[in-house]
Amino acid sequence: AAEWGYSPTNGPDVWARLFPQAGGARQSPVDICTSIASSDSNLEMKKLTFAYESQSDLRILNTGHGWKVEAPQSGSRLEGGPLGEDIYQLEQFHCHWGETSAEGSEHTVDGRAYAGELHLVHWNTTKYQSFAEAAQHPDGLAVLGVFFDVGNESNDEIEKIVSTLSEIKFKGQFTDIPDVIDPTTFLPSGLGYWTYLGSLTTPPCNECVIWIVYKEPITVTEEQLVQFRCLSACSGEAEEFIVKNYRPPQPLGNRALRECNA
Ligand SMILES: NS(=O)(=O)c1cc(F)cc(F)c1
Ligand SMILES: [Zn+2]
Repeated sequence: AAEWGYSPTNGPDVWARLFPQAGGARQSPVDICTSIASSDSNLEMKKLTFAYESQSDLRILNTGHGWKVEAPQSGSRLEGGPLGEDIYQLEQFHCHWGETSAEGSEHTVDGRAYAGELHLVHWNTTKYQSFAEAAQHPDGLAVLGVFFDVGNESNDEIEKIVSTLSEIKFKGQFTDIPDVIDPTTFLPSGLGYWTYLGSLTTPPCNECVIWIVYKEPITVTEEQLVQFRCLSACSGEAEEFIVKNYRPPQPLGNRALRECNA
């Protein structure tokens, strides 16, 4: 079967042919139109709280569509805010980027794209027994999105990822990150966010995600993004660099877009 990707022949515009959910009514990402975001008071009451462990020797792999750090953290908890009474547990994190830093994020804000976007993926352990099961339900996953801005300071936590990329140049390769990773350090200092009901942004595009997108970006350097773009989408000698792996915004339709200025 033809492998999905981000080129004209296998990219977002044709995903729905192979993955019907990609044509659904609660797809992600979306353009966050700040003027229609409603500040929902009960989001303020139920503060979004997160607790992560620091972990070393996390496995990072080249998925062919980017890098992914497997971080199943039974000790982690994400709860409150738009998540009702359920507790969500960290499963993995990865990111999306573009050919230049003028693009790369999946969500956009009033039409503006950032240079990239980090996704911290969690699943609902209150209701479901596994990540795979949770991904079949409308409240199964919670993904924290963090925008990347390009600046002069390199991001030390991202540098721990970048330093392993030469070992996973090709699709299917994986290695352990020797450094201790604390997912909390990926989050911006300002904890205001937008939230809405959406989907996985890559096939099969399951409509199972409660999205929480932080308003404040974190800073990475151009050099760090250049390193992301050196990953190869192929497993063999042929070099097809993963220079872009973001889906463009999808229609919000009649979904509510709420904001919380934590
Ligand atoms: N990009 S995303 O965060 O929506 C995502 C998360 C996931 F766990 C699996 C996917 F296929 C896609
Ligand atoms: Zn993602």
